[in-house]
Amino acid sequence: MSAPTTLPAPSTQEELNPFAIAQAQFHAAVRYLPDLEPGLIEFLVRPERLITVEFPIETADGRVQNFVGHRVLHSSIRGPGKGGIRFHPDVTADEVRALAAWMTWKCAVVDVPFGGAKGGVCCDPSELTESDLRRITRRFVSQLGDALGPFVDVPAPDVNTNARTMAWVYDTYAMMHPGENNLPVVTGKPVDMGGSLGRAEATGRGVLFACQRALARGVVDGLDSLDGATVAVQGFGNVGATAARLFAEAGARVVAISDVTGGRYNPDGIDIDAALALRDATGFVDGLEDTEPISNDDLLALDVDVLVPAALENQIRADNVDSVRARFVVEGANGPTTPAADRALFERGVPVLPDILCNAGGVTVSYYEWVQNHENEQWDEDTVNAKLLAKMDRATDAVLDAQARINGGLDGLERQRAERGLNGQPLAPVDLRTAAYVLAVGRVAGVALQRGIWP
Ligand SMILES: NC(=O)C1=CN([C@@H]2O[C@H](COP(=O)(O)OP(=O)(O)OC[C@H]3O[C@@H](n4cnc5c(N)ncnc54)[C@H](O)[C@@H]3O)[C@@H](O)[C@H]2O)C=CC1
Ligand SMILES: O=C(O)CCC(=O)C(=O)O
Repeated sequence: MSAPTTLPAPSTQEELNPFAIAQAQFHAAVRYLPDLEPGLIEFLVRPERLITVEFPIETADGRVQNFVGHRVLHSSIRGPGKGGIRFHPDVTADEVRALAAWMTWKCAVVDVPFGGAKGGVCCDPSELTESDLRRITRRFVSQLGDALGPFVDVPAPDVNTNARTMAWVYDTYAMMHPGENNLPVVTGKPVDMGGSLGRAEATGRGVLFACQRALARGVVDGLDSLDGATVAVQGFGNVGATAARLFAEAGARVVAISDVTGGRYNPDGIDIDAALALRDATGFVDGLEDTEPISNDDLLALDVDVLVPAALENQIRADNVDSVRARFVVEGANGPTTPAADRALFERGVPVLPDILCNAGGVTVSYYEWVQNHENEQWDEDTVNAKLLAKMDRATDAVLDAQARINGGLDGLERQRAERGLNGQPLAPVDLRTAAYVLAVGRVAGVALQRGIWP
């Protein structure tokens, strides 16, 4: 084949592939870690393992349908892989690669002894029955075989999966490993079969704790607490609905909520208990009394103190970031803000509390569940929540301190880079995401070196 005579026109489209974004975020951070060797950097950014399985299921409508699922172990350097399983029609191998990498950095930011993993099955739960979902779960887990295990890779809930799904994961794995304590193979289980008290709310609660700590530390000028703050929450599932309820209980005025069908708005504040009751009865917030409809796009553009994206990736992008008027973006979802949007918000002085810190409450309490399962114990909910608060405070402090340290020490870093002949683009002040990555990548690389994984 002959070489093209003209180069293709550069694309003006923003890169929205989640794994490309995860890699870009990582590479932005390693520029501030001048001691890392190029080979180690390459090893850290790539996943250790990707398993793709394909299986047929006889669905309740009598058809036989094929489903594809992926499980990625991004890193086992700091411990067993850890991360949720998602059921969604947009699941791809690259999305799961990204989600698994984010788990590695998240576990390092909150300092729980896990690596990063994630799983996803490409399916549309809105078109499947409960028994279809049970069969999909069981086939997926049995095909993954010993790629899962209490000391290997430990799943948990994510989008469109929940405690019931995790019970099926447990049961399938336990059938393959009779006579063992299999409880720690999966977290987010129902409480009466080894689940931890507080896990169901842990991600939303962690979002609240991280947000409160960051506000108390002065991250947003003139806003030091949630008392009276206006809040908009995109996504009303496990993370978004819990966050909305807890933010309201903490004194905030939640003026907008949304789900996949669209949003609801009331400038005087939404009755979150009524929204939860409607969601539990119908599945959605559509038609909520005493509110008006609002689109998901308009919700993201509301003039609020705090915006909590808690649905999916790529919600705040180059093409809509200019419309975002919130003073603080607090990421409940994984990957809701693209790098271009991050840059624009940073330049405008709008801080983004990054996913790998902000939504780490879920995996933190998953770790507590795993410990309880190994010790055959059940901690009370106050104990779990108190430990979670301490963890989120420490992690938030560590990220804010890392940002201050990096931005205060740029001269030294520049000098080190110049001395090593690594001079490239000048180092610029970092946002909270890059600071969190610097902290996380430094911790994972440190363990890789101590273990002799990287010589
Ligand atoms: N469940 C967990 O413990 C954790 C979840 N996350 C992340 O939080 C996010 C939400 O997860 P969950 O709450 O568990 O899922 P979920 O399935 O419980 O809820 C998802 C919510 O988002 C809504 N949604 C879906 N597509 C939407 C769209 N295009 N626009 C607006 N809303 C939309 C759904 O209707 C639903 O209300 C995901 O990014 C997930 O990876 C992060 C950490 C832990
Ligand atoms: O609880 C866990 O183990 C993982 C939760 C998760 O998937 C996430 O934090 O994105």
